[in-house]
Formats: sequence, C-alpha cells, structure tokens
Amino acid sequence: MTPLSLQDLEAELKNLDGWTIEQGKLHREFKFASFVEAFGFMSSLALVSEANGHHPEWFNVYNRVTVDLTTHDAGGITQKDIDWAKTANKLA
Ligand SMILES: C[C@H](O)[C@H](O)[C@H]1CNC2=NC(N)=NC(=O)C2=N1
Repeated sequence: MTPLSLQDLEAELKNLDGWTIEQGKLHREFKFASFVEAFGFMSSLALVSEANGHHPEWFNVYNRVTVDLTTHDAGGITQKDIDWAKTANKLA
C-alpha cells in the first residue's frame, strides 16, 4: 500500500470530522463522558484493529483518547489509516 498524495489526503480530511495532520500522522483527540466510555471505545477499536491488521498509536488519560495513525510498512498515511479514522468516528 502506498501513502496518499497530499491532494488525496486533503480531500479525505474534508470528510473526516476532527482529524488533522500532525507531524505526518493522522491525529485526533476524542473526549468521552467517563473512563469507562473511553476504554469501551478503545476495546471496540482494538478488535477492529486486530481483525484488519492495522493498529493505532494511542494514548489514554481518564476520559480522553489521543490517536495518531500512520502506516509503518508504507512510511506514510494510507487508505488504511483513513478507513480506521472513519470507523473510529462512527464508534465515538
Ligand atoms: C504483519 C502485520 O500485518 C504488519 O506489521 C502490520 C501490523 N499493524 C500495522 N499497523 C500500522 N499502523 N501500520 C503498519 O504498517 C502495520 N503493519
């Protein structure tokens, strides 16, 4: 899988609420009502990630989950990262 061009990436970002590019990675911070909700979100996405063989870099503090996505094998942001972000937005 090859990294998306800047043009394709900008087009995709228009349909991805809350996501930005930070340090070459697709980035978003999610905030939930509680730790349990944040961890439930992470648990659901952990199963999706494992099923698809595509895993996030993420960080949890109480009710916040910070996510950075990149495709390590490709050395950039690919369609796999976009798909992961879309699933995350649906589950949040
Ligand atoms: C062999 C295995 O499928 C690969 O190492 C997968 C695992 N999860 C991955 N996750 C992410 N984010 N990028 C990858 O390149 C990647 N590679």
